[in-house]
Formats: sequence, C-alpha cells, structure tokens
Amino acid sequence: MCVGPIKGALVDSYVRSCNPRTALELGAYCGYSAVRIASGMQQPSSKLISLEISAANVEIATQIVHHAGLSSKVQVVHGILSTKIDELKQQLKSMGASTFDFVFIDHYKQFYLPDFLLLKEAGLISKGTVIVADNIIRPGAPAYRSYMESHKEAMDVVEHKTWFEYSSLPDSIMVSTLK
Ligand SMILES: C[S@@+](CC[C@H](N)C(=O)[O-])C[C@H]1O[C@@H](n2cnc3c(N)ncnc32)[C@H](O)[C@@H]1O
Repeated sequence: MCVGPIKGALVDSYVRSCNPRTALELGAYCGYSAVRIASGMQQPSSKLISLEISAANVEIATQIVHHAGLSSKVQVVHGILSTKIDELKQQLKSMGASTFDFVFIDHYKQFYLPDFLLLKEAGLISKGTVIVADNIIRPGAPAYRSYMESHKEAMDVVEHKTWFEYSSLPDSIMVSTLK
C-alpha cells in the first residue's frame, strides 16, 4: 500500500527541509510516494531513483511518474539494493555526487536494517543524509527501530507517532539524520 496522505505530508515536510539533489526510495509500488518526493525536490537537476522488486509495479510506477510529468526527475529501477550498488554509484557519479541526500525506506520491513547497513557500508549515505522510514510500528520494523534507538551517537533520530495509511491504527515514521 502507498504511504497515504497523512504520512505523505510528513515525508513531504522532510523533503522540503532537506532539499535533496539526490534521493533514493526503496519500494516504489505504484509510484505514489515517488511523485510526492520528486515534486518536492526543487534543486535543478535533482533526481530520485526508486528501487522496486516487482516488474509489474515498476511498469505501473513508471507510467504514473510519466503521467505526473516527472520522468526527467524519477527513475524507477527494477531490482533490489544488494544487486544495484555499482549501478547506483555510477548514477551518483554522473550527477557529480557520491552519496544520497535523502532516502525513503518503504519496502519489505525485514529488509530495512540490512539495507540501511548496506547503504552505509557501500558509502552511499554520509553525514547529513536524511533517512525516512515508514511503517515502524505497523506492520513494524523492530530490528531497524532498536538499531536506530541504540545508535544515537551516530544519528539524530526522531520517531513521529502517526496513523497507519487509510486507517486509525497507530503507526510511526522514523527519521534519522547521519551525524
Ligand atoms: C509499501 S509498498 C511501497 C509504497 C510506496 N513507497 C508508496 O508509498 O507509494 C512496498 C513495495 O516494496 C516492494 N519491495 C519489497 N521488497 C523489496 C526490495 N527488497 N527491494 C525493492 N522493492 C521491494 C514491493 O514490491 C512493494 O511494491
């Protein structure tokens, strides 16, 4: 499911304050959050790369992005992070960058922590990178949450209590900024 309007507005506010030139999304689904994030990226030649495991979703998200007039800003890429590290490094290099300014994590919850650690190990995130992670409570990413809570010396961490998309059930979004 997509992040929805309530949490989407929170994500928007972080995109605005971070004003990223380079952004990465893990989990495109139908492209809803990609359109929201890219719409807030105001720097010239800014770019969002959205990784998606499902080929069918890649096709749908690409069409939605095109329909929103954002094809020059968003690339929906078929695959998973562990097989795309070199490609992402090349993409960043072509933009004169080496790390992502903003990351939205919204794919399978058990991949949150391993993929965050992979981004760190690969040097794709660095001081100042803002990492926004959805669904911390529901369905829940407990390993990611406890890692963030126990590494506050390396990151500024804020957990926003909110609601699971299109419901009144509790959820939270966690925002970590690398120190
Ligand atoms: C919650 S949806 C994403 C919603 C989207 N971010 C939005 O708000 O519009 C999760 C998506 O992650 C994809 N996914 C699951 N595991 C993945 C992985 N390891 N890498 C990339 N995408 C993955 C799923 O196919 C699904 O489309």
